[in-house]
Amino acid sequence: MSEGDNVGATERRPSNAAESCAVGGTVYEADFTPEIEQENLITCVAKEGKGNVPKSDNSRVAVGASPSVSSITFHDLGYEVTQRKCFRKLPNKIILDSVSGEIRTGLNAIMGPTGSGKTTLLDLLADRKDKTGRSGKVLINGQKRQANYKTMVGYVVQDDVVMGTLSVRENLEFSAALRLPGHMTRAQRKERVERVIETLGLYRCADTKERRSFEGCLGGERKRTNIGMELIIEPQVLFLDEPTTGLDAHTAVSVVSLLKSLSVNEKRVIVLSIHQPRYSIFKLFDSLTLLSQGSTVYHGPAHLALAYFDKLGLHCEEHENPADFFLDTIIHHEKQLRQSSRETAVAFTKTTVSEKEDIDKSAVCSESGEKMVRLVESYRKSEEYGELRERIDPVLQNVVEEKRKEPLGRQVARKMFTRELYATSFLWQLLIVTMRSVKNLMRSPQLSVFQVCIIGVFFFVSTNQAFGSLGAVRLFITQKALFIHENASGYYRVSAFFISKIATDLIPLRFLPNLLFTVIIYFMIGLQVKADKFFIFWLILTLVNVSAVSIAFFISAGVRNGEIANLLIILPFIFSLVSGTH
Ligand SMILES: Nc1ncnc2c1ncn2[C@@H]1O[C@H](COP(=O)(O)OP(=O)(O)OP(=O)(O)O)[C@@H](O)[C@H]1O
Repeated sequence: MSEGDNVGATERRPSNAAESCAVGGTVYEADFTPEIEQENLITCVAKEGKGNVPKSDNSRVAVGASPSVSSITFHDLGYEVTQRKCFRKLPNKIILDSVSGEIRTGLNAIMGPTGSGKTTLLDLLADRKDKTGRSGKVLINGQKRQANYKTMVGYVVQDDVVMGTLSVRENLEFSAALRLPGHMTRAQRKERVERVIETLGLYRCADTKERRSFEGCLGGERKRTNIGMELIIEPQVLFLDEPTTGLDAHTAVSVVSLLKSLSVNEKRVIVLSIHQPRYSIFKLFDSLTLLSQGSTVYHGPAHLALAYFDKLGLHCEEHENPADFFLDTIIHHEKQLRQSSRETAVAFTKTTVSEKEDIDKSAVCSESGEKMVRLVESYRKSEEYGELRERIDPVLQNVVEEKRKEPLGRQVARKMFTRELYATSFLWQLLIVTMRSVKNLMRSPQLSVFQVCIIGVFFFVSTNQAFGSLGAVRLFITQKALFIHENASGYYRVSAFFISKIATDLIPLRFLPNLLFTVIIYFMIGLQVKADKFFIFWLILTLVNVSAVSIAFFISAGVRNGEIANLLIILPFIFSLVSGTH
């Protein structure tokens, strides 16, 4: 079965008893059709809008329904970014280095110190990273990801990304309106929202009226709302980037317990990155991926991780939290590595060329004399890694062979006609997003009034700059006769006269008065008290002024009559005033 096959626009239908599950006291029905898994459908032609859902089996549209995902395998995933310093290209920075593994139904944790590549791995699995710099493969149920993959999986980012002025229910309704298939009725969408509120226990704050907004919710409720925004589509795979960050210990445990119950009761694949969980959270993990500087240090069942480290001679104290132990070990190891590479560099500089060849870098120990266990290398040589490769390599091999067998024309056609799917039509999206913006505007009237005032102030300030330079139009006219005489008599070059005029006009009459004007107006409006912002404001006003003065000079140089010059200068100013381009 390919990823996009059973994603389809199949009607929700009552499932059998084995597919039912209960979360938070609610009986849930699994939302997938097992028999479709058997089909070997290849194309998933993208169509937008509810009327466009194709009826033929080989072009089912996937959005909003949840295909059954039982495994995700990732093969030598890598990610690197280009670096530059003063236009000089530096070697690429490797953020993730050949990370492989398999993730199954359950709660799968990615752990590692800050900057170890947790978010990058999560993003690559969720197909959220730019194509450049990416390498390796991610397979879902042993098949390549389809174009609609991103719309089938849920991704909860680290920070709150819901509209603060809307209530929890309104936010969930927004997600339901846009992400559920267009053929679902309003009642069905409403039912889905209610079900998510019930599952996540969000009754208390669903319609927070005190502040009429999401901002009236507690930290845990906010996080659960963010999760709810994704659960609306009942995704079989849910990714979460550090879901416990910013929560107190108790709330963090309750959020992860909720995720655990979703994974157990609803058979979902849940993948989360987490920094340093307490033990009550750690023991909920089914699988664990430990990263250090973009490489795997351990990948496998969470309950076997301690035994693996034991084999390396790294023992966790009896009452120590395993999560703390792993993190401390990795950080200590990274420190040793840095020290070791410094010592190796020193050793290299002290030795002769022939001796350099004999230096085994890995044999260099840290100054303290501690024996260093190279965690990444040890893992790559381990039994655990060998067994993993034995399991996942044939999966990738199958895909490669299937691709080889597929006629080239079909491959090209699939690439050309497959594009990302949306659950709803463009017009529907426009309507829903506009309605949300209007609500947001109405609920924060102070902001709207303030915006209008600020725009008005900027308009009048720049108009003042333009019209204030009308006087410059007489600069050359009044002294034209004098200039013509002096120039004809060889007193000076035209350029010398022109530059001296400009300099004596610009500095005393433009820059300095403008600076004074900016000092008064900038702080009166109450703009940010920051030096860079202040000078940017001054620079913009000066540039507006200088542009207006340049037009005035141009007219002044070509026109003899002052009255006509005045008329001519007004025209471009009025035009820019009307079109808002000054
Ligand atoms: N586009 C990029 N350009 C340069 N460096 C990057 C880029 N993306 C990530 N990095 C760097 O790669 C490293 C890994 O980043 P990533 O966010 O995956 O780590 P993490 O383990 O999730 O960290 P944290 O726990 O702080 O969120 C970090 O040092 C980060 O600064």
